[in-house]
Parts: sequence; structure tokens; C-alpha cells
Amino acid sequence: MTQRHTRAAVFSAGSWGTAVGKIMADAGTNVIMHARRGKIADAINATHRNPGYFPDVELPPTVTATTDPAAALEGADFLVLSIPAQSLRASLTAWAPHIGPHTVIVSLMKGIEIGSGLRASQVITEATGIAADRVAVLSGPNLAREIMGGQPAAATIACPDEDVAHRVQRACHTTYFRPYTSTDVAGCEFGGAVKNVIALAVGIASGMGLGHNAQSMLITRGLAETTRLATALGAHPATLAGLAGLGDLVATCSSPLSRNRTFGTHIGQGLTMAEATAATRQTTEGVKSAKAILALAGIHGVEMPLTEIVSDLLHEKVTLDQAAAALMQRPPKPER
Ligand SMILES: NC(=O)c1ccc[n+]([C@@H]2O[C@H](COP(=O)([O-])OP(=O)(O)OC[C@H]3O[C@@H](n4cnc5c(N)ncnc54)[C@H](O)[C@@H]3O)[C@@H](O)[C@H]2O)c1
Ligand SMILES: O=P(O)(O)OC[C@H](O)CO
Repeated sequence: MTQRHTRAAVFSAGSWGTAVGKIMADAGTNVIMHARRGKIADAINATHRNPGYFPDVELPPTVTATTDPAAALEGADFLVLSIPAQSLRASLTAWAPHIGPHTVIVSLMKGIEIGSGLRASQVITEATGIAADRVAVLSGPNLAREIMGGQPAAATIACPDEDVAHRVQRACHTTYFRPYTSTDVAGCEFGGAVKNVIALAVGIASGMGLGHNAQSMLITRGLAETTRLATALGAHPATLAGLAGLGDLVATCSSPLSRNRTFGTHIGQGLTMAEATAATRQTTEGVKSAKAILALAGIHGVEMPLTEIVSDLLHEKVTLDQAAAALMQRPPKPER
């Protein structure tokens, strides 16, 4: 008897969804991408390329695409979710009726929902009624363009159920992609969401012409405030020193491939929010999540001066010079 191939439905065929679809196909899974645009789905089926995001990279023949959510989810072992975090709840309302009773959900999203302050995995359990132990989170230093080029990378896959994390790990392990497992879902998700805000800060500093000392200060103090928030909300501090914390922070804050860092650079160069937004085609989670993270910090009494100043800059409440001065002139304190 021939063994049935594992099946993954990837929603949607954006930048990271396409890269994870390729990883899973290279790891031996049959992948069906859900694309909102028929043009993208048709091109993936006809040319094995995603012309909207990576026209230069060939996808394995086991990657196909559809615009029909029900067809994509038919018999899926995994539902991989990679859409903007703020659109997750509404999208799930439409997709949830098609999710099978044993399908494992894998969240790739790095954002906190405005209004509820919930992490993506919490939005998924709330919107679908699916138990948390069937929801895994994949997070780490994973710039999609590098991974599409076959360059080596690693990530953390977190799930309260270790067996589920191991299943996802097996489905994603390739010669160029090395996933580790964890049970610290909160740590992984806060690491992924807050690093986007810190990357905005580093981009702003770079755009202002500030040097590597300043950028390194922002990365280090950014990690300190990320760890303060995450641990106040139940995360393990070691997770924030791992791939989903420090690892992702360094990659995102250092690379011109990062959309968050690039957005920040535009702001640091003096573009208005409207101009920076117009110059950005893809999802820039930190711009929206900053507000939600700050609200969470307020509720839990956690000091997050970088997130606060980035949020003020994004809302055009302070000038660049006022922001830099405000950070440097904070009262002296011990390093922690
Ligand atoms: N690109 C990366 O390198 C990378 C790496 C790791 C994690 N992530 C995370 O993955 C998530 C997705 O980012 P991305 O880079 O793929 O973004 P993207 O902009 O490249 O793609 C977003 C996808 O979501 C779809 N989409 C947009 N709005 C939607 C809506 N309202 N409803 C349903 N679908 C919608 C788009 O059609 C597109 O397919 C983000 O949370 C991001 O932080 C991205
Ligand atoms: O392009 P960004 O800024 O969304 O970052 C992409 C990934 O999250 C890096 O790990």
C-alpha cells in the first residue's frame, strides 16, 4: 500500500507564505497555496513561480495553488497561516468552517491584535474554537528572500503539545532550514512581534545617520524591554535569548531586506507616515502592533521606552530630534 503524502494548506501566497510553502514541499509535503488573486494562483500552477513576490525562484512541482479556501483545506494535515496579523480574525471567520477536526494550525504571524492585545495564536483559538494544543507558532530570524535563495536559517516551533511541535518540525526540516521545538508559545510570539517595533527604531536611527553604537544600543535595550513584557506575560526569559528573540531581533534590525527596518529608515530620513506607507508594498507589522504592544505594557505596568517613542513618532506626536533627546535624557538607572 502506498503511503499518503502529508498535506499543507498555506494561507496566503505572500512573501513568507510562499517561502514556507517551498520549505514544506522541499521537506516532502504536498503544499497547496491559497491565493486571493486568481492571477497568482494560475501562475503558480502554470509556471511554478509566484510572480507577485519571487518571480525568479522556481517552486517544487508539489506546490500548487487555488483561490478556493474549501479546496485548499480539503484533507489538510496542516493549515499554515501567513497574513497580516490585523486581518487574521476576520479571515478566520470565513475559513474556519473548512478546517478539519484534526488539522494542526501553524501560525507564522508576528503581530499583536489592536484592541484585544492578543497574540496571533490566541486570536486563532478564540476565533476558531480550536484548542491551543493544536496551534503551533513558527518564529525566528527568517528573512523570506534569503530562504527562497536556499540560504541556511533556523527557527523555533512552539506548541503547548510537544508532539505537535515535533510533527511541525519534521514537516519543515530541510537541508537549509533547521527548526527547533519549544513549548513557550508566548515567548516566541512576543519575541517576533516586539522585534518589529525595535527594527523600526533601528531603521529610524539609521535613516537619521546615527552610527552602529546607537543602533547596537537600540537592539540591546530593545531586547531588555521585549524580555520585560514577555516575562510579565508568562514567557520564559531563555526564549527571548533564543532564535525567536535575540536571533530574530538581530536579523531584522541588521538587514535592509526587513520591511520594518526599511520603513523606519524612511521615517528617519524625514518621510511622513503617508509617504513611508506609500513607499511600502508588503506587510509591516510593527507599524500597527506598536500601539497594541504599548497598551499591553500599560496594563501590565511594564516600562517600554523604545516602543513608546516609536509609537509617538508613528503618530507624528514628536519630531526625530525630540525623540532622540527624550531617549538619551531619561533618568540614569542600573542596567537591567
Ligand atoms: N516576509 C518575511 O520575511 C517574514 C518572515 C517571518 C514572518 N513574517 C510574518 O508573516 C506574516 C505575513 O507577512 P508576509 O511577509 O508574508 O506579508 P506579505 O505582504 O508579503 O503577504 C501577505 C499575504 O496576506 C494576504 N493578505 C493581505 N491582506 C489580507 C487580508 N485582509 N485578508 C487575507 N489575506 C490578506 C496577501 O494577499 C498576501 O498573500 C507577517 O505577520 C510577518 O510578520 C514574514
Ligand atoms: O521584513 P520584516 O521586517 O517583516 O521581517 C521579516 C522577518 O520577520 C525576519 O525574521
